[in-house]
Amino acid sequence: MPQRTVAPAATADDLLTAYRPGDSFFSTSTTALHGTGALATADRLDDIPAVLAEAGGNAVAVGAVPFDATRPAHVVVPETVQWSPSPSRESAANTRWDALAGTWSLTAHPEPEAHVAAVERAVKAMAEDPGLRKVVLARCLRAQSTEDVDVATVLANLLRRDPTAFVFATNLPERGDGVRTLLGASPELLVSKRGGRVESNPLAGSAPRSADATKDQRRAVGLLTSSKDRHEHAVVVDAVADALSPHCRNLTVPTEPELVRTATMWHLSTRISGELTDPDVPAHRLAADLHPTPAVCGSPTGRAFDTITGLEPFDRGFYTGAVGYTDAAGDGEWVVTIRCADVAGRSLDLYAGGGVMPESEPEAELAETSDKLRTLLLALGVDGTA
Ligand SMILES: C=C(O[C@H]1C=CC=C(C(=O)O)[C@@H]1O)C(=O)O
Repeated sequence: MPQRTVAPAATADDLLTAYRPGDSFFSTSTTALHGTGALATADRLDDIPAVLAEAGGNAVAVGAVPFDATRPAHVVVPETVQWSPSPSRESAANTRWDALAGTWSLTAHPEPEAHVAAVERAVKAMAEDPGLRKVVLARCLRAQSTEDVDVATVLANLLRRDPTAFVFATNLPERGDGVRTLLGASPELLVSKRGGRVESNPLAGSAPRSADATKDQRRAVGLLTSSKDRHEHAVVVDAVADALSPHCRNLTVPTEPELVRTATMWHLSTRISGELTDPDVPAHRLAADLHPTPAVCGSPTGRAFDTITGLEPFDRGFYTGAVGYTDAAGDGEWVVTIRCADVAGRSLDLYAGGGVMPESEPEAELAETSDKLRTLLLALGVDGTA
């Protein structure tokens, strides 16, 4: 059976009105898509061309890759796909929230003090082994509601608050507690591929936003001039450039980072673009070659990965993986799976991490994870720190 493309909707909000548990949703700054049903699934990115060929026409596959790329991915070819134009930037001024039913209880895993201790150990590991340059450490927050989580409302809140973010929801294999969804609002483009053009927008280096405009600007300038954050950022840019170079006949890598902002965070950002030597290389293949970048793992990748598994007391699952879509032409967009949650029934596992450098201060790293958790907490209606 071919994939059915429904006439475009007027707005991304209209797509969310039609969203039901188990559906797919992905919005970028130019477009949004909503997929329903599953014509086929794949657990390897390399199987995407085959499942798309079966679905015929210009079918689209949507899915997610876990942090540990040796584990199965989860990709769906939806039965129907509907597109809409991008959410308008003006709606950024609209901070109206739709309330979710129920009340929340939050449990930190690990406890904040244990995260500080893990950061201390990572700093020590880097001091003892200068070859280990960066380790990204994360923590998890379990949010338990008294009611089933309304995914569409969380997505609408995220989209309204951060219309330039990549807002996503994708179905995950169930674990016995009902339909399971990976959702979030990532600011970080892993790779976009359109014809012969490729783009990536690595982010690393963070500061929290402030409601006070003067303070907000001061924090932004502080971030741009922080040698620790610029160093942390450069490690990611170098790795992304190295991974894309073999695919490109030319690659533009700006020498200076710029600032980008989300509703809750400032980040250092570098927009990398290039022309592909082989315009037929599909978007998900480029994503697989880039993943995991030092924005989510560290440098060098293998040693950072081993340090993370030794220090983090939870399984990252799909957090810090990649989420996105590829179409039958091989074009598509894949983003870094951050500012996200793994949702089933009444519980959400929220995640946030940060790049630990030899010069990191453990308490500041804990505060950064709390600031990053606010993206999801605010969308749930929880206005506090964790
Ligand atoms: C790992 C996360 O963020 C990454 C992306 C942007 C900035 C980051 C940082 O400053 O540490 C992280 O590398 C996360 O949000 O959980």
